[in-house]
Amino acid sequence: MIKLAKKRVSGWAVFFAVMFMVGQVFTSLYLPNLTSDLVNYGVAKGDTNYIWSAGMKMLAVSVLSVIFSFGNVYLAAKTSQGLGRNLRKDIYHKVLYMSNDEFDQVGTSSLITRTTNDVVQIQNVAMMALRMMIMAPIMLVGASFMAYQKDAQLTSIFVVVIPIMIVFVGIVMYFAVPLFKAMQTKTDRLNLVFREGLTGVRVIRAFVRDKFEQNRFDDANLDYTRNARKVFSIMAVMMPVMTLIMSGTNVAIIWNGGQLIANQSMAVGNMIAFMTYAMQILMSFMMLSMVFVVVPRGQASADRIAQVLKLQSTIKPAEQPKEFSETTPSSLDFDDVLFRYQGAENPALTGVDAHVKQGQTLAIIGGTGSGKSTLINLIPRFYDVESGSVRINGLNVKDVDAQTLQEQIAMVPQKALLFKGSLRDNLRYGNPDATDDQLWHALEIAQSTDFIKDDDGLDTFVEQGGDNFSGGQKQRLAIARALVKKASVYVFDDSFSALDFKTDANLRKALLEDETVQKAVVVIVGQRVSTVADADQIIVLDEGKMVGIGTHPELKANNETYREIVESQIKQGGEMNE
Ligand SMILES: Nc1ncnc2c1ncn2[C@@H]1O[C@H](COP(=O)(O)OP(=O)(O)OP(=O)(O)O)[C@@H](O)[C@H]1O
Repeated sequence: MIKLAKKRVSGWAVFFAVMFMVGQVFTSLYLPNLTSDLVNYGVAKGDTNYIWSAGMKMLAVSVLSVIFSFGNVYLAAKTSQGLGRNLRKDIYHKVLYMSNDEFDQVGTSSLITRTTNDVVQIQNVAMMALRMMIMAPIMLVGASFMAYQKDAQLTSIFVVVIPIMIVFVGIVMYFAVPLFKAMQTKTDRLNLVFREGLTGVRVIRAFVRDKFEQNRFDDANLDYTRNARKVFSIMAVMMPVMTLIMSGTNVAIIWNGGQLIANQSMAVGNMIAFMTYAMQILMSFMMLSMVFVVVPRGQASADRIAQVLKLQSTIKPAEQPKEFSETTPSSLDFDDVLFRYQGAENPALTGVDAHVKQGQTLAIIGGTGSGKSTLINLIPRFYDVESGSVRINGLNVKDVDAQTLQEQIAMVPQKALLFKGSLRDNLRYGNPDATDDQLWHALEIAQSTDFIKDDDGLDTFVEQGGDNFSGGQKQRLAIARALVKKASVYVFDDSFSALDFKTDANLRKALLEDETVQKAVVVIVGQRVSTVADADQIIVLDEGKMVGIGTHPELKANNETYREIVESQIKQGGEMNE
């Protein structure tokens, strides 16, 4: 936890927070001493002048104590909130540059819990560290010393009280700490189930699985609640028991102190001060016990955050990154590519060898799970090849900086995702300087002007995830967004599947006639033969193997798998027509 905090907090703020706290403790320790003097020399002797001067002194010390306390709380809050902000920023930054392998390791729900709940735990510990953790030990030692100064004999009461407190705090910690630690994993599980329910609500309803999902959520919710109930019940015992111990201590002090006063071996003022010091000692113990309970939970959160921050990317950055030359014509090459997912026994892709030049289209076809998406994920280096290479404009993707590489690629993912905001902002996502004319041009190619013009044009509001558009409209807008970006390679991952045949054909025709696209390489993943038939080269994938490459007529004549795909689709079409 200290390691995590070290570089993310201001050393000066911590230093002054500690100084203010030390000041607050010293003034708190000095006040009872002043009270004792006021009683002994002012009240007992009826010296009004002394009462006035001691009273003024007490007021000044109290004001000082308040200033120190305010300074400490302000700096502790500033530091802990700043630490939280920096941690969230660093996790988010890490997430943005994570490879898909790393995502697979942690999971989205857990990443959300770590960025929110776990960071809050660390903030709490940081706040506590700058207040209680500093205050408690100094106060404990200081108050013990002052109490001893006031009356050495009475301090023997602590020989009985302190061991009782230690045993009690030990028992509370023994039961509470593991439960506190478990809270984080249980929060994770709760978030996971809730998130799945939220994103899959339509599927859940369609399959009438509401009851099943409700039960699954109830289980996770109950598990979390039980754990929280247990831990807070244990903590609830703490306050009354501590109050009991404190009251017992007070009674013991008054009982013994009263006798000492009667024997004239102790002044009344000293007993009042002694009682305050006794309370400070016991309060310090209480604060320490809180610290011991909260720190392990914070440590568990710190470990979970450190795990994310330390994730070693399987994608190693290029040691001496090369730059793309503006004069080199666009090209895309797969050189005998072999790829395997982390931990998988069999490769997901083998023997993929294809070379595409500027202005050409490469299509990829194959059954579901044949490796089409996997292959295109290698282009922006979401994963690294095991052997062979992927080259863009002649440069191996491993030899260029990740951002430079991604600037060369415009990708339309299988699942079109739009962001909340205006349509203009969405379209400018990959090219913030694009003019309205350029945006309309991209919308025209993507066959989207008909359903946009009716509305507010480029100011049309896009809801979260693009939920106010149909699946096909979303796909077309995602295509338009990709076209606004100037790239060397345009990748369409099954992006035409939600379009009807006519729109699909019109879109591809307009796409290939576009000047910018003609200067690039186009990669189209498709399930429909009609979508890929016009491509310059078609890769045929079967269970991860490249079983053929060529044009539509060549493959139809020579490739068994391709022929099967064509025939199955003609049959389906025939059946559909019947
Ligand atoms: N993140 C992953 N980890 C492990 N295996 C994966 C991962 N993603 C995909 N696979 C596996 O790799 C194979 C190819 O999947 P891929 O998504 O590339 O197929 P696809 O041809 O695009 O399928 P579809 O047309 O259904 O989208 C499948 O067997 C799949 O189970």
